Amino acid sequence: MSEASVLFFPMMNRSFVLSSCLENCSVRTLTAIRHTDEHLGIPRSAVILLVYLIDGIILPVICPAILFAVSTILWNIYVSCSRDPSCSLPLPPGSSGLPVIGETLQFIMKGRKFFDEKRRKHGNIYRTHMLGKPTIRIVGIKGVKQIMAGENFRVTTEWPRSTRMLLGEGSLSSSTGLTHSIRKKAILRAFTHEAISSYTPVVLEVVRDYISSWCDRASILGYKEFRSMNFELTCRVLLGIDMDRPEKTRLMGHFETFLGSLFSLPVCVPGLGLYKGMKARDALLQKIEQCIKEKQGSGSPHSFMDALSLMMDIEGEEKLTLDEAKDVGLELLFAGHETTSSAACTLVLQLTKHPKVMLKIVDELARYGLTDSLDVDIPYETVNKLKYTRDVVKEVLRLTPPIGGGYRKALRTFEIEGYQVPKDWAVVYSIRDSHESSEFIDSPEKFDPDRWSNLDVEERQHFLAFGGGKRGCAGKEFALLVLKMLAIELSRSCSWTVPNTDPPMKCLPIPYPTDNLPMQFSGLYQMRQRSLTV
Ligand code: HEM
Repeated sequence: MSEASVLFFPMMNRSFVLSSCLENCSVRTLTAIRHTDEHLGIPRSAVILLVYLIDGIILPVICPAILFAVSTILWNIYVSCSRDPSCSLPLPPGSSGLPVIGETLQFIMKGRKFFDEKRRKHGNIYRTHMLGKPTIRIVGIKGVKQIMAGENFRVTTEWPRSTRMLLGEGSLSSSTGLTHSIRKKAILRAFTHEAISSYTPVVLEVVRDYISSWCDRASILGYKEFRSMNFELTCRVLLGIDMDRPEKTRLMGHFETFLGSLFSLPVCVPGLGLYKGMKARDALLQKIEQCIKEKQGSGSPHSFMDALSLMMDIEGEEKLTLDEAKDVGLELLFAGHETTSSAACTLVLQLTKHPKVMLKIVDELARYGLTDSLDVDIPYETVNKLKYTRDVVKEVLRLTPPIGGGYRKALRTFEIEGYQVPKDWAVVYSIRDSHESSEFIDSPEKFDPDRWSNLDVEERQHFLAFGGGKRGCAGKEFALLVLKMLAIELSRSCSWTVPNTDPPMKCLPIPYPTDNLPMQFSGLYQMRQRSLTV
């Protein structure tokens, strides 16, 4: 029987209850009981109960709760004090959460729901405290464009230390200011219309080889296969690495370790994530260097110039050193891998749920003579004419953007929609929430590729999946090519199903189905078998 029962069971053996209460009282409180009893004439049992309440509940439970509440209030005041006093604008609404950890735990536990709740409560611009930093989150095209346009003077990119170490000093993501601008120019030379046009036959070949192998196996895990396919595409097309199966398995193993340690503790000690990641990085860089040296010796062995060869050919201020080229190569492997694989999963899920959309793709392909034979050539010029296929891919990226937003640090205090963003605070612009809240997107939860043909040029600016401004995605056109080719080949050449079209999803760091998206293939088509009427 608990001591508190004394309140509810007055008839029980009081001396037993009182003595057990007394056991919990300190000498100081016992003395107080005796004194109160003697001087005030209050019944001893009432005094004991009162003392028990103080000793048993108020001191161990209520006091810490009050202390905790006070420290949380003080923490919120302390964080708010880091606002810029020289700026008269208020901070955005929001909270700094618990002392030191802020709202990080809620963010980790609730995932995207955390942001949905915040937006409902505070609107499009709000503050929080996450991952050790006071943070302002921005939703809506106007604010997001202001952040994108403010690169290098209002904001700058800031990756965690472990990520910077793993990506290397030579990577685009780690560089800022003038170095970033020069390096980006060099990288974009590998993604011109002409360059992508020359990659197209290899992309088509790899996509077809994979689909054919899926048909042979009948049942596959889609997400795993898309990752493997994208790894091969990046290695072959962008880095010019030819590899046999054992070599691919070895490199892919290093790559997975590398990816897994990108956000680890910044302590490089044997056994810890960062150490393993750095070892994997060394192995991948070694392969890239070997590849660069072979190409420098005898030129590109392929019918096309891979992205790395194009970048190595640059002279003048944009010329990359060997170390920079290796880092950039590794970055290309990293930047396109998870993002394109995530988008491929959404594409497959939406095509399965909307067979009419798939038939409309086939209809469009038929108009360009792309349904006549299995191995018909599909040049880049033709891919670019397929407007409906493009809108399907765009709608996939709008509905489930692989990158939810961009992370920046404020270089100076600036204003955003009537609020101040203080210097040194973290700034996060949201792609996903901005897509959802755009006034031009009716029923944002609906998958509707046709919506894009009804929007004018300005309204289409509300599509943010590839970011924008100086830090906009370098591999955008390549990613679009891969996704369109996948949509084309899956629609026109084979028959497949997804048993679970509403799989459980994880959203961090990118959206993916936790069941790895099981898919079942029942074979390649005899061409023209698929009905072309919608
Ligand atoms: C569907 C696929 C993809 C999506 C949705 C995507 C999205 C993005 C976004 C939103 C950013 C800007 C991030 C920020 O503002 O901080 C970005 C940057 C970048 N992306 Fe992509 N990306 C994709 C595929 C690729 C591919 C295939 C490559 C290259 C092979 C690539 C290379 C890069 C690079 C190098 C940057 C950094 C640009 C810079 O810092 O200037 N991406 N991407």
